[in-house]
Amino acid sequence: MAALAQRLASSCPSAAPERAAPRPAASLVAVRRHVVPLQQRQTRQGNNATRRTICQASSEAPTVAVLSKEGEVLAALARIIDPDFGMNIVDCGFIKDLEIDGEQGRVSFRMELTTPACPIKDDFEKAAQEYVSALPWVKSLSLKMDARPPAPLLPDDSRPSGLRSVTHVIAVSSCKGGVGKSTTSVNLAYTLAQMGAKVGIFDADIYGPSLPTMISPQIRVLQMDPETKAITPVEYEGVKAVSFGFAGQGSAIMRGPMVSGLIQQLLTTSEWGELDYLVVDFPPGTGDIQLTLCQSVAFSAAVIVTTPQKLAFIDVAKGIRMFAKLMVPCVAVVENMSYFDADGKRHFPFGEGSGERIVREFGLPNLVRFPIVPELSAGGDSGRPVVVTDPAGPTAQAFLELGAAVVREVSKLRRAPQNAVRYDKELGVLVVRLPNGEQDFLLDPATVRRNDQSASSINEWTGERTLRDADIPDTLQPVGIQPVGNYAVQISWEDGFSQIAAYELLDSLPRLDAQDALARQAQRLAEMAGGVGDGNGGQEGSSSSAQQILRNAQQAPSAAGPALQT
Ligand SMILES: Nc1ncnc2c1ncn2[C@@H]1O[C@H](COP(=O)(O)OP(=O)(O)OP(=O)(O)O)[C@@H](O)[C@H]1O
Repeated sequence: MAALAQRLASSCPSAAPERAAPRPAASLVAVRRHVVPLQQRQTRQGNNATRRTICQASSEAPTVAVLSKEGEVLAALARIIDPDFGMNIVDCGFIKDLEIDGEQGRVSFRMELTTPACPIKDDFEKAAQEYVSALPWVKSLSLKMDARPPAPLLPDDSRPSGLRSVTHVIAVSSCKGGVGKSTTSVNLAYTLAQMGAKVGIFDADIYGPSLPTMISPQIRVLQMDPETKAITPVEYEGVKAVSFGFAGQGSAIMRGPMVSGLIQQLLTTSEWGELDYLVVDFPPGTGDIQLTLCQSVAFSAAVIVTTPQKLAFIDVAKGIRMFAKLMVPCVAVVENMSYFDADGKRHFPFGEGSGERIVREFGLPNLVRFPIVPELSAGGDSGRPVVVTDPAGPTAQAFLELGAAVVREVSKLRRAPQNAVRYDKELGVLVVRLPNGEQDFLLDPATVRRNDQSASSINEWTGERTLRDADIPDTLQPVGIQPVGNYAVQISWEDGFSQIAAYELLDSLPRLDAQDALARQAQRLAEMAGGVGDGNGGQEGSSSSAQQILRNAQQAPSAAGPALQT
């Protein structure tokens, strides 16, 4: 596990708190109240042999904190940093029920993560054991690792009854058939279960359900309660599963609306019980069935499966746009059947670069490549997923990477900024605050639109830009802005175009400085008044938020980014 943690260097998905977590009874804030000047500390130390000191870093005279035993334990635990959030685990609110018997040297507490599937929970546990046990007065430590899923985003009564105790629903989708979406869904579900989560899998393919051939539950028929009409999922290796293929009728010959209704019924009336993750294997495509699915259930995130060919790229882009419109963030792209190793060499039979292009264009946070491996196929055909039959093998390791990415991103999404980008109408600028940025900066809307990276603006095959600057009026305004996960925003423009703008792209565009913004505002005011600008930049007319930005910008004007298209 430690090796895994090292491999996933920046990953503690599950450990992410859903918001600035409430602090434990005595957190570091309380501890810091004990900071006292060195002189006083020496007196206190003399008076109280059980107290210990730590130095507090400061640019002025050094100060010293005198800690109670509780403070010492918390300070020791605060050395453990959640790598994703750059916050220590005490401030994350993971430490609960801390009890200390100072005389006996006994310490006990729970470490409560937000998902049992945290891929580095063992490392957290080990580090906590080590740091707390290293305190000289500690003779015994009782540490319980625990997980409590965050409260659902939607209230209970707005969620289908069968899904009320499901914390996260994850879509696995592809726009093309046969790219390995079902193989990915099933192995991802079992990987999450192996990581310690309670998992279910829903096969939403009514026309060609594949789950019945991919897993081997003892009871192969779904049971329905005659009174409540609730469906009991089948179960295999601890994972609950529902598929039309377990309804005893094989695949269906039905028209679209019937199919949508049936999928919705199967998904929402199944008694899933308490689950950390429900993996939904979407039917291929971006039609009505997929839309109905997204509208009937609040999906936390989507994983897109593709193959390396360029055509697959075009289809996948369609899928990402569909999910973005439905406000479901795509958190990972799987480039399946990417390569195989033979004769000491790596071969890429379908070419390279499709997955990378998806990541680049949409700013998706994770690209996972799966090789062509006969065991994956054989596992699917035999009803025993390869991650179950060979959990330590290389394929299972690759799935672990995907599982960790999903857990991490889903946890992070709970903290995604809601107003990272907004439009200041008076100034006619986009005001941007990147997730890790400290200060707002300003962008020209037309510049953002002109730098669209999608297939509508760049030739799929040659990579040449087809959108000309002159196509976009300087005065183009956005009419709606929505965050897409924690990596992009979707901007709806007044010309009807919907752009997914990755934060990475926004970060790279040339920024407007205070003078630019004032000049623009003066221009706008002049246009509105039908006259000439007043020459003072029209600052008086700005909204208070805009003025604040201008003040910030004047105090610390941002450096312009690299000259892209302006
Ligand atoms: N990485 C891989 N290596 C070898 N075989 C694979 C790999 N991924 C998938 N396959 C095989 O390719 C075939 C298609 O995979 P799968 O059924 O998962 O695709 P799909 O996208 O779900 O298809 P459909 O849309 O028709 O349901 C299966 O026989 C599967 O075992």
